This record gives sequence, C-alpha cells and structure tokens, in this order.
Amino acid sequence: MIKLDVWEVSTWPSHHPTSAAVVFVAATALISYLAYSRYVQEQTRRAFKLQHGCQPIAAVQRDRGPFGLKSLFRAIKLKKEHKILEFLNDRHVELGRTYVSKGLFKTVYFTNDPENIKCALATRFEDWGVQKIRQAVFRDFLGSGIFTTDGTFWQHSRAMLRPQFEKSQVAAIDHFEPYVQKLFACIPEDGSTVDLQELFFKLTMDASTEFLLGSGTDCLGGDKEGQMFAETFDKCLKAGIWKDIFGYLYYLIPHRQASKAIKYSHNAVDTWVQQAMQHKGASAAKDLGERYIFVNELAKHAEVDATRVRDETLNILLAGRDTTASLLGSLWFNLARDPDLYQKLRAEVAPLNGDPPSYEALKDMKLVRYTIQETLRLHPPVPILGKLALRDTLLPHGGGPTGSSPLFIPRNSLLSYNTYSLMRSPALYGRDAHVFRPERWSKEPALRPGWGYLPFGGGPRSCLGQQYALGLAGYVVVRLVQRYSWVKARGEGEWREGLAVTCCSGDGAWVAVGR
Ligand code: HEM
Repeated sequence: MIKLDVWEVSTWPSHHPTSAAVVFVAATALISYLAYSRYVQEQTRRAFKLQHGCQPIAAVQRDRGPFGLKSLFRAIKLKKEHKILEFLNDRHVELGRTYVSKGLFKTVYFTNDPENIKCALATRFEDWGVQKIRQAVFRDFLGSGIFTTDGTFWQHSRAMLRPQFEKSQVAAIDHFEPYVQKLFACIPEDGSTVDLQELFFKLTMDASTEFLLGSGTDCLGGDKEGQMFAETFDKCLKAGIWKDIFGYLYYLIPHRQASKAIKYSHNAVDTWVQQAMQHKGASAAKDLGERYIFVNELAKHAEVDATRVRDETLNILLAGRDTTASLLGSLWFNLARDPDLYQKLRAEVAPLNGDPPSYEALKDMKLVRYTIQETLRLHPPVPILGKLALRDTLLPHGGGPTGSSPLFIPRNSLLSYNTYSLMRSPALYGRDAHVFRPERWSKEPALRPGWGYLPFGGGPRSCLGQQYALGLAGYVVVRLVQRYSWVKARGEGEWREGLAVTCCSGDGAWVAVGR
C-alpha cells in the first residue's frame, strides 16, 4: 500500500528535486516575461520616436562619481555661494536650451526652452505630474492638497479653491491698509538702516494668515506667538529642502527638530480648523453677507474633513506667503539703487494725493506694473520647478545636433524647467536681458514674450493667487512710494539669490528712507 507522507508534500522542502525544477521554470518564465515586456516596450518606443521624428539628445551630461555624491557636494557648495541659479544658467549657455543629466538613480532633463515648457505645462499636461516629487519632500508637512497632488484629487482641490480667488475677493485691496500702517511703524524715518525684505516676510505672513484663517498672526506688531508660528513654518520648509537634497539619506540624519516643528504647525492651524468645521454645510459667506474667511469656506464643503482643510490651508500658505514677500524684497533691492525710477514712480502716484489706491487706480498705474513685471522677470520667486513623466512622452525641442528636433522622454524621467534662465534669455529680451529695466515693458511694439514670461507658471496648473499677489504687491509699493520722498540702498554688491523653496534676495533689501 502506498503511504502518502502528508507532511512532506505540504511543506515541499527545498532539497526536493521537483522544487528545483519548479524554481527553474518560474525563473525562466519571469525572465522571459521581462525580456518580452522589454522587447515590446522597445518596439513601442521605436515606433513612437519614428512617428514623432524624435532624435537623440546631443549634449549628454553625466554625473560622474559614486552615488551622485559629486552633484550633492557641488549643490551644497553652490548654495553656500548663492550661485545655484547662475550655475544652472551658465550650463544652459554651454550645453544648450535642453540637456540631460544621467545619474545612477535618476535621469533629469533640464530645459529653458519656451516651447518645451509650454508642452509640459499645457499641450501635454496629462503626461506630467508633480505628486511623487512634492510628496517625497513635503508629505509630512503639507499632506495632500492642491500643491502636492495630481489627477482627480488635484482637480477637486483646484475646483474647490478657485472661487476663493475670484475678483470680488482679490479686488478688496483696502484690506491691506492695516498691514501697511504697521509696516510704516516698523520703518525708521531718520535715515537709519532697515531690511525691508524681513518686514515684507512679516507682512505677508500676517496678511496670508488673516486671509486664510480669519485672525492672523501679528508679526509686524512684534507678537511672539505669531513670530514663533512664522519661524516654525520656515523650519518645516527647510526640512523639506534637506530631504530634497539628501533623498533617502535624510532619514539617517537626526531630524527630531523638524518633526517637532511640523507637529507645532499642525496644532496651530488645527485650532482654527476645529472652529471652521462648525461651519460645515452652511452657505457661502457672500450669500450670508458675512466676512469672508478661507478656512470657513473650505470647511463648508460636505466632502471635506478637518485634515483636508488643514492640508489645503498649509498648501496655500506655502504657495502664497514667501513668494509675494520675495517679489517685494527683490523689487526694493533694485528700486533703492535706481533714484530716477523712484522719482518717476513718485510722479505716477502723485495724483492720489496720498490716499490709498483703489483696485482700478492700481491697475492704471503702468510704471508700478512694469516695475513689478520686471522684478518677476529678473528675480522670479519660483525660478525652477520639476515635473515627472507619468508615461513615455516627448518634448518638441532638444533632439538632434542643433536641438531643434523633438526629443523622446521615457516614463519616470524628471524634467527641471528653469524660468530664471528662460526670462534672462537675450533671444527673448535683448542683449541687456540681465539688467533691471522696467521701461523695457513700455516700448513699442510692446514686448509680448508669451511662454517666454512665466513667473506664475502656465497652463491648467498656473498660479491661482496671481491677482491676489499682484494686488498686494502693487498696493504696498504705492503706499511706500507715496510716504517716502527718497530711498537709498545700504550695502554693496549685486543682487544674489537666497534660494530655498522660493527665491528671495539673499542679502535682503537694506535701505534708508526719508519723507
Ligand atoms: C509673486 C507671488 C507669486 C508667485 C511668483 C507665484 C508663482 C506660482 C507658480 C510659478 C506656480 C505654478 C507652480 C506649478 O507649475 O506647479 C504657482 C502655483 C500656485 N500658486 Fe502662486 N505665486 C505667487 C503668489 C501666490 C499667492 C499669493 C497665492 C495664494 C494666496 C498663490 C497660490 C498658488 C496656488 C494655490 C498654486 C497651485 C496651483 C495648482 O497647482 O493648481 N500663489 N504659483
């Protein structure tokens, strides 16, 4: 009688000759499957390249050295010297508008070509995402919100947040007057030196938290809790930058301070969010004739929970606070070095007789507009952004010996588009592209750079807060120019970058003013 050894069959020990055969067959099947998939992928890619006339990229920049460490050390050195943007711009001059850098772990395509940027931001928008890149850096702090997601989640955020930026909200620029009054109180009028940029960062924190949460911080008034919130917010962003630089190595270095900062920021915002959640299901503020508060309006959406309200609020705070302060800081850095421009601006605001401008009056002030436009061109607060190819795709330029043929981009490649370099292009702005000259916007025929001017991005993901930011910046400029009859730069040297999540003047905006 055959005796079946149940134990032996069910556990199937590895020395059993049949198991080796099974492993062999499985491995062969897997390898064949992978080889076949690879073959199919290659054939599909070849057909795609042929169909679109893609050519190989001419300049291939390889990152030599183990594990990309050379790049890491170079980035740290350039950061210390405030020269990352200059370095990247020089590399475009040397290697062309689009080049590729192949590291051990990632392939990055760098571009400052307007057509390529337009393709990634608009024409082939669906082929590119940001979620994987931004969540790798900011997930702990920002969670899932408009800035850190793609696809349907992002579409929902965008649809939900868009009404918060409609004209009726952004045209109410008289809301900015109390901040300007506090700003005046912080600026010495006896000719002593002050860093206006530092004050702008306080002002935008106060204005943003008021807009988002209803009761804002009072950093300009010296409120300790508000300042603590602002400092902690900066720490959370810095942690993100270290994560970006070090990648997975970040988790090997102690980061307890960063975790504490994130917890503190979350708790602080949650206090407002809990109050806001009581508004769930209520009608919009404008229908109720109530004062508009961002966090309350968000909480009214039935499908949104407290974490989502907090995440979206922090996403907007990140997008809106530093960017506008950086614009103002760089603007006053340049303005303090151009007394002629300052007097022309004084002449433009003179008809207001010292009164605050209305939204319409602000729109008509051409030189104020050109000065802001020129600052955003030369010193964009968001100078570089990254996108990830979600599928095999192409860029219209970058292939072939002259870089004018289409370029195939494999799935999972990174694209780093550099608007700092784009907006300094002599081909678009002339030989003095590197010079701060607001008048360039007034010449006839008018300068129309299209996709060559992108301080607020472009396509479906362009800046939601553009009109709010321009209103606030314009208002602050007009009020300061009205008040002070002169401004003088304090400190030597050219503008240098202060590059973090956004880019401000690395040396602040040290000035003296008088009435
Ligand atoms: C001078 C000031 C500002 C500049 C230069 C600026 C620039 C930008 C840029 C370049 C983007 C596009 C990012 C991308 O392509 O993914 C962006 C997105 C965004 N900005 Fe701004 N921004 C400014 C102010 C503001 C303000 C004040 C707010 C809100 C209060 C704001 C809210 C947003 C939001 C929500 C997004 C994300 C849009 C999306 O992903 O759909 N921004 N901003």
